[in-house]
Amino acid sequence: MTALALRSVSARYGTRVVASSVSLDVPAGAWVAVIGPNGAGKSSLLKSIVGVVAHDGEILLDGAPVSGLSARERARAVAYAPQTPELPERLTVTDYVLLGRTPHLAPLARERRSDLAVVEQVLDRLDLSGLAGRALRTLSGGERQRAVLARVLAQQAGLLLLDEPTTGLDIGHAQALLDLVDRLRAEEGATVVSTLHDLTLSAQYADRLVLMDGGRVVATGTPAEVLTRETVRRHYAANVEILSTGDGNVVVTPTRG
Ligand SMILES: Nc1ncnc2c1ncn2[C@@H]1O[C@H](COP(=O)(O)OP(=O)(O)OP(=O)(O)O)[C@@H](O)[C@H]1O
Repeated sequence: MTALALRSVSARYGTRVVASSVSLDVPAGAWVAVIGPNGAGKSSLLKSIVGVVAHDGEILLDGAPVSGLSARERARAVAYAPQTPELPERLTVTDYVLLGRTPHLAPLARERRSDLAVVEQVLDRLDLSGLAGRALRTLSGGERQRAVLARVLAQQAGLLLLDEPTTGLDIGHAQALLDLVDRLRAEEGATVVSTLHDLTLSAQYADRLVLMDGGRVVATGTPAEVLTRETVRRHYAANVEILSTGDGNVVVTPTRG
């Protein structure tokens, strides 16, 4: 379980600030979805939390500043799935997913049986067992996406940062993946921060939404609070209807103007 807090965090490339003064509390075990139009700064914010983009302000994990953690400690606490990962194309799926175990191994040590068992379990849960021996370069787009998620889940970190995890997945695999993340959250207490372009899926899986536009947080709250017709029109320039399913979930559907 890892709680995340951001205190006036700005993400920047050199001097160009692309996410500005974001303050956010994500309690341990919660799922927060960061939504917003293209270029809003969602990915950059996630990258600043994992440490691959420079930031100002304070990022706290369980109340402790990340700046005080070693790279290895940070990798045990935070797992990150980028939107467009560069994959070591020659590696097999198993060897790639085993990389997720690196933060748990002693320096230069080989993986243990328990590490292989974690990998096998994750591959099974992500419907990848049949592809375990295949080189990454031979996989389809959706299979690669699932392999990336498998590596992240094998890391068994308390905080999962997932940047558009369902990109390229068919509706069934998207649902299976989000269900799996949700199960990990319930069973192992993982905390999840994801970006998601699909507003209906974000409403179904996240407890809270954070809407960014132009590098700033412009709305936060429950899906029903954030996803109004006016808000979606204002920030996405989109015409939508907001519907509700029988069990009270918000559905955002585009309409033709
Ligand atoms: N490596 C980089 N160097 C400079 N600017 C960058 C870099 N990566 C992203 N940006 C800029 O930062 C801004 C925010 O980009 P970011 O990828 O964080 O947005 P996003 O909300 O995730 O968008 P999308 O929904 O399109 O993925 C954009 O203006 C983008 O052009």
